[in-house]
This record gives sequence, C-alpha cells and structure tokens, in this order.
Amino acid sequence: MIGKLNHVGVATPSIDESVKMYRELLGATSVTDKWAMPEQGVWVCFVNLPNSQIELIEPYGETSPIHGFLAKNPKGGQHHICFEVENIYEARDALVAKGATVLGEPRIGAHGTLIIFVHPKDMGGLLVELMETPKDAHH
Ligand SMILES: CC[C@@H](C(=O)O)C(=O)SCCNC(=O)CCNC(=O)[C@H](O)C(C)(C)COP(=O)(O)OP(=O)(O)OC[C@H]1O[C@@H](n2cnc3c(N)ncnc32)[C@H](O)[C@@H]1OP(=O)(O)O
Ligand SMILES: [Co+2]
Repeated sequence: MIGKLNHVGVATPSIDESVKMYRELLGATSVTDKWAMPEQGVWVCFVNLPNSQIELIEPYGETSPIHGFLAKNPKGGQHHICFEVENIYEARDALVAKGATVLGEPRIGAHGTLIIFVHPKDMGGLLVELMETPKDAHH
C-alpha cells in the first residue's frame, strides 16, 4: 500500500513568518503562494525540495483541526507525514479492516487528489496522511 513520501506537514501560527525562515535560514528558492482550503480548515503553502515538499499549514477558521496542535505547540512543529497510495478507498478499507481509526471520509487535498488521515494512536504517535498519487505525476 505505502508509496512515495509526498510531503511533510508543518503547522505554523504564521505561514508568512515560516516562509521567511525557510528562505533566509535554509535558502529555499521555490515556494508557492499560500491559499485557503476552508473545507480542510487550513491555509497552505509548499516549500518545494528536489525530492519532496514541506507543506506549511496555518489555521483557517474557528474549527480548524490544527488549533489543538498549536495550543500544545505554540511555535508550531512537524504535524503530519504524507505517503502516496494508488487507491484511497482500497487503502481506507484495508486500514479499517486492520482496526485502524481513519479520520473522516476521503476528501480532496492540496494536490487535487483524495486524502485520508490515520489517527496518531495507531501510528506510534505520528499523524499519517495518505493521498492518491496524482495521475500526471512523473516517476
Ligand atoms: C493542506 C490540506 C491537506 C493536504 O492536502 O495535505 C492537509 O494536510 S490538512 C492537515 C490538517 N488536517 C488534519 O490534520 C485532519 C486530521 N486531523 C484530525 O482530525 C485532528 O487533528 C486529530 C489528529 C484527530 C487531533 O485532533 P485534536 O483535537 O488536536 O487532538 P485530540 O485532543 O483529539 O488528540 C488526541 C491525541 O492525539 C495527539 N495529536 C493531536 N495532533 C497530533 C499530531 N498532529 N501528531 C501527533 N499526535 C497528535 C494529541 O496530542 C492527543 O494525544 P494524547 O494527549 O496523548 O491523547
Ligand atoms: Co498534508
């Protein structure tokens, strides 16, 4: 089931401040604009790396799923890791059959494909996102 590492999700109280940090401290040169994903409750922006992406997420709205994380980690930090899968429904059903807690229904993520989340209690304390590989992805 598990495929390529797609991105590492990093929660931040300010995407603008984080982008400044990645540019100034680490010399990041390829950074997308930020945009809102109201249905996911986050603002999002990508720092592009040669082999992956850092996904910066900032809360959007009162019910953002990352408010709790930022309350515990006010400066932000590593929030989730995302692996690609071929078929999100097959992945979801396989996980549920093994007793894992899948959070919510598959929904469209920042790459335009379906995503799900596996609760950190089932993944050794790590929140795992699975996303369907974009059809135009180069391998
Ligand atoms: C940009 C769009 C999209 C993409 O395309 O890539 C995204 O990535 S969106 C990213 C944001 N969305 C989500 O995270 C959705 C799924 N997450 C959730 O449903 C919730 O965040 C959660 C995982 C259920 C946690 O909810 P919360 O209310 O914050 O916490 P609880 O009080 O229920 O915590 C239970 C337990 O889990 C620990 N926890 C919380 N967040 C994390 C985390 N990111 N990584 C590891 N552990 C986490 C929390 O500390 C609690 O632990 P205990 O106190 O030991 O019980
Ligand atoms: Co993500």
